[in-house]
Amino acid sequence: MDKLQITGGNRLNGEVNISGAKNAALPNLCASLLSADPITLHNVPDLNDIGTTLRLLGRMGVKSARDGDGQLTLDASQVDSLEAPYELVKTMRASILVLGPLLSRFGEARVSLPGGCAIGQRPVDQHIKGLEAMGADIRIEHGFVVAKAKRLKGASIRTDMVTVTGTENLMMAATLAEGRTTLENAAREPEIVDLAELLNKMGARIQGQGGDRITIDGVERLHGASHQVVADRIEAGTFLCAVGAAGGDIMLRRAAPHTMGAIIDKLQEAGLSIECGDDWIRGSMNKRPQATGFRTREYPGFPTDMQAQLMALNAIADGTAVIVENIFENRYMHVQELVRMGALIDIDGHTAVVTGVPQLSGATVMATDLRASASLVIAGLAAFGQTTVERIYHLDRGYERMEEKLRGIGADVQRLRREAA
Ligand SMILES: CC(=O)N[C@H]1[C@@H](OP(=O)(O)OP(=O)(O)OC[C@H]2O[C@@H](n3ccc(=O)[nH]c3=O)[C@H](O)[C@@H]2O)O[C@H](CO)[C@@H](O)[C@@H]1O
Ligand SMILES: C=C(OP(=O)(O)O)C(=O)O
Repeated sequence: MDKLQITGGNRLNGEVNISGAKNAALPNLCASLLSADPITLHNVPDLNDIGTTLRLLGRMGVKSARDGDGQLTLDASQVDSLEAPYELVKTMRASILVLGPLLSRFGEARVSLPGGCAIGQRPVDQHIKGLEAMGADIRIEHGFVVAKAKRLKGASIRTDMVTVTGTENLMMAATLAEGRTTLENAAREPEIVDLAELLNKMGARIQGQGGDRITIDGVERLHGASHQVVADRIEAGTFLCAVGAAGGDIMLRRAAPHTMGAIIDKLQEAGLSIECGDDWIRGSMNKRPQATGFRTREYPGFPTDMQAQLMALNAIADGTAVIVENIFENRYMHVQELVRMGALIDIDGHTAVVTGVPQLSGATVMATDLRASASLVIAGLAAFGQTTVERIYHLDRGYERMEEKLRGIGADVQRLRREAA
């Protein structure tokens, strides 16, 4: 397994190009199943999760062609399998996003249940409840969701909690349903808006995306379209936390600051100086960060996907920060690793109390999930001495060439490949 070796202490200076958002690209890829015409996506990040999704779609008969510059064309005109097997679904929970499109276009789907993962249980009961409300017959058989429907029917659906992929699955399913679907308590994330924009370009009739009530009027068929994936707000936020922890002055290009209000507010509170244009963000830091407490919330609140990174910044801040994780029940796996680097963090249920120390010390630490990995990288950049982050396959799931981008702004980061590691 690859590792990252980081020698801390370098200030970060220079420019970084922000990639397309993983969490927008994944549903966008799955949306290609809804049409027999080609879909062209631009700004698709080159990530392991994208590779997994392309393999999954490929198994179903979807052809894909990449041009090497973030452009990807998908052709779902000859789908010949309606099954998502466990070996692919288990590595990536977003695979559940094939359920809605398959059922809606082909009237049938057999998708492996994703199972528990490091950050929490993550059930998909709301996806199932919504599809049942649209008339689907759904059974759980041998670890698979087995779904059938003649043609889905529009319904009024209120999910018990705000769910991002749940909203996406139901929104996609509703595009080809008969009649009107309303999704109440819908997720408002920018990635939902991005998906709705792609679907509308394909001929869907979706309104209200970005609010908590989305209306979808079903159509008979969807056609081909071309779409640019929105910039990754979590990648941009991660680089801003890195400069906050290591110090320096960086310019993020191809970013989407309008999707990052809560992240930018918190980083300013931590002492970063931040300037934004339409598609750029400049972040600089010349002092020790200030402790900054926060609670994770659904968009437009502070995202759970930034919790670990802002915790790493707090680990070396002046003062004590109280952090509350409200979305996932077990998203503090990075804490024990940060503590191995000298951080002072106490956890009580969903609350973490972080007492900043003047400096962390490099250590060998283990990544347990995607954003936990990013927090360890940030800690390593600010620490004294060498940090080795093991199991970075988690990082590779969701960050495009992270170590190259960090090296480009002056970090001392090397990937130790499996053979050499
Ligand atoms: C691919 C993708 O976009 N992943 C994001 C998506 O994950 P994902 O869509 O899986 O997360 P959800 O928004 O669905 O989860 C929110 C909460 O609802 C619970 N829940 C959800 C669905 C359901 O049927 N039943 C249920 O109980 C979950 O366990 C969790 O506690 O949103 C999360 C919350 O912003 C982010 O951390 C993930 O990065
Ligand atoms: C939790 C995340 O992703 P996923 O839902 O794909 O596990 C994430 O992007 O932080």
